Amino acid sequence: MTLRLGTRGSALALAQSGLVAAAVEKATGRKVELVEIVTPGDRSAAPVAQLGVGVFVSALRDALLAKDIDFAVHSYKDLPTAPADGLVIAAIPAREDARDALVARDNLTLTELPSGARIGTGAVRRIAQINALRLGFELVPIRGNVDTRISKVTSGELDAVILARAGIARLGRTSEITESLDPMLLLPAPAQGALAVECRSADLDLAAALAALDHPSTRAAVTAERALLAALEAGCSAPVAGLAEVTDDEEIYLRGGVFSPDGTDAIRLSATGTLTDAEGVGRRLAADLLADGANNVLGSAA
Ligand SMILES: NCc1[nH]cc(CCC(=O)O)c1CC(=O)O
Repeated sequence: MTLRLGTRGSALALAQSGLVAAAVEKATGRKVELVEIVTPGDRSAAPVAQLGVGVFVSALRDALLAKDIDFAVHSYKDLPTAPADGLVIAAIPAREDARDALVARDNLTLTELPSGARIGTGAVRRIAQINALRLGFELVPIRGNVDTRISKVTSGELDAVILARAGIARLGRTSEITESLDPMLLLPAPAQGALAVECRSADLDLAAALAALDHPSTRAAVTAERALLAALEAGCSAPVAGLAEVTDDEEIYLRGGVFSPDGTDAIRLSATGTLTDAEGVGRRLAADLLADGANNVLGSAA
């Protein structure tokens, strides 16, 4: 029987779902049909911070629970940290490059942009870290799909925009990136670049089949980053960053940061641990950040 994959209609969502659909067809031998779901986040032009965590996700989850679709693909970083009743993340496929990317005019890199340059980004996490560089940039709030954002540079409205590299890559547009930003300068959002393949927990056979797409070291990295985020009780729009890397000797190296939006205050720390203790690594790093005053830094963001 054909599997119904629920997806948002944006170019990025369709690209991500298309990649997963092909992998599922290959792994299961079953046909996958895309079912487009319109979310309130697609209908509104308000800033994501105002729309709230999970605005792109809840419509897909409702469709899963209503059995209108069999599985869904989410950008993992858009998922709320609370688990969804009756649903399971059956697979976390191999992650794309997690870094943020700069798309600037005239092929410029971040440090080549002049003081006063107008850089578009809506995320407080990015705004805070760019402000902390004290390069005199003007951060301009933007939202919209990848194409809309990049077109603001092409049109000359902005000098540059900052986006997740993964989204640009999945759309086949990496040639437009002028710099992939070092996590030392701009630490990505927890789970950035990773996908979540979700189905009903009761669909044991489907969950087992989808597990063929799971990438264990990506799952460990994402688990550590999300445990960090959850323990800091922050949503996806909060200025919390986290990036876990799995080393050759199967150790997790997790970096985390919390920032005040104006960039005046920041705490950055790291933690390590074994692959099987991914959640513990995230929780320990959160405890260390909180002990250093993370709540005060984040509190001044409210
Ligand atoms: N918050 C929106 C969002 N959710 C996932 C991605 C990109 C792809 C990814 O991180 O997997 C983006 C766009 C962006 O941050 O530039």
